[in-house]
Amino acid sequence: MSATPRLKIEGLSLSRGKRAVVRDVSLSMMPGELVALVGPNGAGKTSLIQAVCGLLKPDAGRVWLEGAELVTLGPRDRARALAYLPQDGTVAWNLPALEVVALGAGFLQTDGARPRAMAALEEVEASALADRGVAELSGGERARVLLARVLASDAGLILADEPVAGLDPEGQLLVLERLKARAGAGQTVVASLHDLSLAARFADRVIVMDQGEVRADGSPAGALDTAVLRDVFGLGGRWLDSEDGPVLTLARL
Ligand SMILES: Nc1ncnc2c1ncn2[C@@H]1O[C@H](COP(=O)(O)OP(=O)(O)OP(=O)(O)O)[C@@H](O)[C@H]1O
Repeated sequence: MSATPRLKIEGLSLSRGKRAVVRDVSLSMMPGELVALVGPNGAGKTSLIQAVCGLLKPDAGRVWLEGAELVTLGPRDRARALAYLPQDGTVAWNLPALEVVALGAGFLQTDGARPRAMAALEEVEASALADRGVAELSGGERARVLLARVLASDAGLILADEPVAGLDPEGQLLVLERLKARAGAGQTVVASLHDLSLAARFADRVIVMDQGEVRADGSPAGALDTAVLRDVFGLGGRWLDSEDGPVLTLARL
């Protein structure tokens, strides 16, 4: 008997205004996968992620979380099933970072929310920020705090929209290492990324979107092949062997 996918999407299409921005996307993701969702600006990555969260209503298609259809789940069940890191890092209130992170755990266990939040801040090496107001943090510091908020939840599915945007190089590697570790521990992580070399290095699986469609889906080297790099991104690419595994180098065509 095959395992239940953590996330299943069937025939999802979505319009924004009059524009079709996601077109007939079908995907299935299993526990333990770190999936990089890549594609040029405007490819539809955020729209797809938001449809999976139930924040955008599709024109057609169905979504299941752990075998339960999304439309049958109320907000609490959705929050238990998935943790969402939005691309836009604004926080409405200037709460201390620890309290913002604790909101991510609060749905599950009010008593344990603060220790869990502290552990999540430590996970992204941001415990020194715990008492600082989030409005007074730098963009990169706030990005770490908001990621910690997602890590404080034990939802089976983490949807992270550009989790490394605005982070310094060490921070980018740290965050991807942590997300990979979460996948290794059984969560399913979907992260939209613009850095194809990082996607190639960390992801178990790469999904390439272009103009609302899935153009490739497979291992990093399989999905980011010469034709996809050229046709979707306008890039030339070479895969080189290194001690850390295959490395992708890129150049404009
Ligand atoms: N609020 C909106 N109203 C109308 N159209 C929108 C809106 N937000 C995005 N779009 C359009 O939807 C399409 C897909 O955008 P989306 O944000 O999903 O792409 P993306 O792949 O996440 O892009 P990026 O890498 O730039 O974040 C684009 O053509 C965009 O112009």
